[in-house]
Amino acid sequence: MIVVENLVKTFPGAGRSGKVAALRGVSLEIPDGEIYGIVGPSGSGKSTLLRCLNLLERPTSGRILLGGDDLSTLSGAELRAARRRIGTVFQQFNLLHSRTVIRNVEFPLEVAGIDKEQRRKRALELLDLVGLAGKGESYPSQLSGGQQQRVGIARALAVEPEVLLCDEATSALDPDTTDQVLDLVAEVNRRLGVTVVVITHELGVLRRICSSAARLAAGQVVETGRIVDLVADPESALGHALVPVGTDPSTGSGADTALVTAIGDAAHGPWLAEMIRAIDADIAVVGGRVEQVGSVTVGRMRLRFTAGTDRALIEGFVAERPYLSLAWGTEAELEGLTE
Ligand SMILES: Nc1ncnc2c1ncn2[C@@H]1O[C@H](COP(=O)(O)OP(=O)(O)OP(=O)(O)O)[C@@H](O)[C@H]1O
Repeated sequence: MIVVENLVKTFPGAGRSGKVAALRGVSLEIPDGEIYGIVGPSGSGKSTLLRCLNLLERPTSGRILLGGDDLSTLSGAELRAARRRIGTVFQQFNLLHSRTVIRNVEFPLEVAGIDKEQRRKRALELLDLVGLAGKGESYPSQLSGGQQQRVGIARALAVEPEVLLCDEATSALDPDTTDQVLDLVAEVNRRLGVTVVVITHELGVLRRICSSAARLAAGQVVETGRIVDLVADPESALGHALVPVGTDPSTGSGADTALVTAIGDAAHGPWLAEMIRAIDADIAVVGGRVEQVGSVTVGRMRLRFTAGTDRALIEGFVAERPYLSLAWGTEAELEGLTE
């Protein structure tokens, strides 16, 4: 389990106080084996949090516990040993171009003082795991972006870390390659049991592999939870962004429009027909979408009701069905996230 407790990081800067507060009391709990997404607009503190998590930056105050050990106060040899418990995958791959692929994967093992034979054995296993068996003697420049990122993942896993941090790891890749690399990350998580923390601005990354997420804004966590719960929560801005249906194009006011979300197999069911019969009113569908979020299907519709429709009747209908949730009005736009 990774526990982040009230993490604060301030930098010297041009603010009124002469300081920039990049993290202002961030607390998170990331259970072992999760794939945990961290999102937020530019400047919200994602990179600073990541650099605190991979021990490149020392927090101003607060703690980072990994398996109960406080990593935020270490220095010297202890700090170097702790860094091996966390592997990082970078947006721009950060491979050493003068080294072959296999020698890139071996690099952290060299630094850790592992002997040559063992290094080679481990690197070959890892190249096999990431689907690059036979590419060991190539140079990074001879590989595609997706293959280079596979090398980055193999290198990050070389010292058998407990945590894999992915820093916008698929932002430089095209959509198909992104999906393949994400599937690899999910497979690594399943097969090795490594906890994965993903910093991203891509909604597709959250939908495809993350089990939980936290949203940062201005250096603070503004919402957090399991992805399916966020999607089912009518109050969750991140949940809305994950399954967006747009605003009501006809009125704009949202006065009599509601957002209804159906989770699971029921998303394919006839709940709308049942609703129409139950409330005996006219309904216009002004937006709709069905998304796969992890292994769960989520259907969402924006419905406009005839003015004066009994809201209590509609809310009662929804309350009787645990797979449905409802929110009145329009949704807020969430900045900093893209498809
Ligand atoms: N080394 C630094 N010195 C001074 N200020 C910094 C430093 N690093 C980050 N900041 C400031 O801290 C705040 C958070 O920055 P950070 O890079 O963590 O955000 P981010 O969410 O990762 O943004 P982006 O998505 O654009 O990378 C910003 O106001 C930034 O200018």
